[in-house]
Amino acid sequence: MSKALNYGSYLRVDELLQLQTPRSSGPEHDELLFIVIHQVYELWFKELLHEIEYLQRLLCDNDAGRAAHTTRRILAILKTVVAQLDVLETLTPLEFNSFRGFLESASGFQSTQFRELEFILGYKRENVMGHMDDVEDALRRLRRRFEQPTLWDAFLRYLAMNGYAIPTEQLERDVRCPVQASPEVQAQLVEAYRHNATVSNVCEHLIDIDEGLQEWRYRHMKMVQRTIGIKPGTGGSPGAAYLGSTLKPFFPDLWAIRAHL
Ligand code: HEM
Ligand SMILES: N[C@@H](CC(=O)c1ccccc1NC=O)C(=O)O
Repeated sequence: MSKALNYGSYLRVDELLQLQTPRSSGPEHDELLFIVIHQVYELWFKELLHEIEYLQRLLCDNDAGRAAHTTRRILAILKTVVAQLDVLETLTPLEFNSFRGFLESASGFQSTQFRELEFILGYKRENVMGHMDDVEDALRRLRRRFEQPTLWDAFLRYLAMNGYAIPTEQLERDVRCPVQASPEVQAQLVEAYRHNATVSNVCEHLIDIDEGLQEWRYRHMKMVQRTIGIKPGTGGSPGAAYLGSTLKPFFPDLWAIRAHL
């Protein structure tokens, strides 16, 4: 007879705790922290993708109420993933150096789920798939995400459903292209901010999400500056200088209209 379900069997804790495999000799004390925090990030990335997909469906269903609730959860997770960088910042440069050599060319460049997050939010770049020497399944998942509509596409559909004159070329855009600023969309957003509290509230939620991801990028960059200074990255980038170049909005129209309100 099968055993009764318990905490360990429901959460498969034994398997989970076998997944931290330091590579340094010894192993170095601080490598476990480095592994644990990355694995925690990948679990949060999985949950963020799950909630953003749901938010896409809610916008396409014109369900602003549930969209607000789901956004609150997404924002709480983003605050958590930003805050947990404080834990990593307890890793001093010398402690990181004690095992950095064992990382070889492994890098966050190869985080499939982070690229999925960029894609679902509209920052699509086909070249990032070149960094992936992941297992076939991850690449298949990433290519599928590249071909799918983004959260911004769902938001444009939501605006159109609420009577805003979103240009057809925007509603029928090639979703494999990165989200671009649109003066026509901006004009409709200004109208929404001035006359429709429900729609402008959805806009504010999207800009909160955009800001939360940019906040993570900024904190990650500062942590990198603290930990490796101006050293180049294991993934082949110039390091912190490259990370500074990624501090860009996902939804440019929502930021541009501030000048017109
Ligand atoms: C000591 C800690 C860390 C250092 C020194 C560090 C350093 C770097 C560097 C230098 C890059 C640029 C690519 C490269 O040349 O490797 C990078 C990219 C990246 N890192 Fe980290 N990182 C650290 C921790 C983390 C953590 C905890 C995460 C969480 C998942 C993370 C996720 C990423 C991602 C997603 C990228 C790609 C960013 C982009 O292309 O916009 N990193 N990291
Ligand atoms: N790119 C980092 C190495 C690093 O942090 C890392 C290595 C393996 C897996 C994830 C990592 N996090 C971010 O790049 C570095 O240049 O030190």
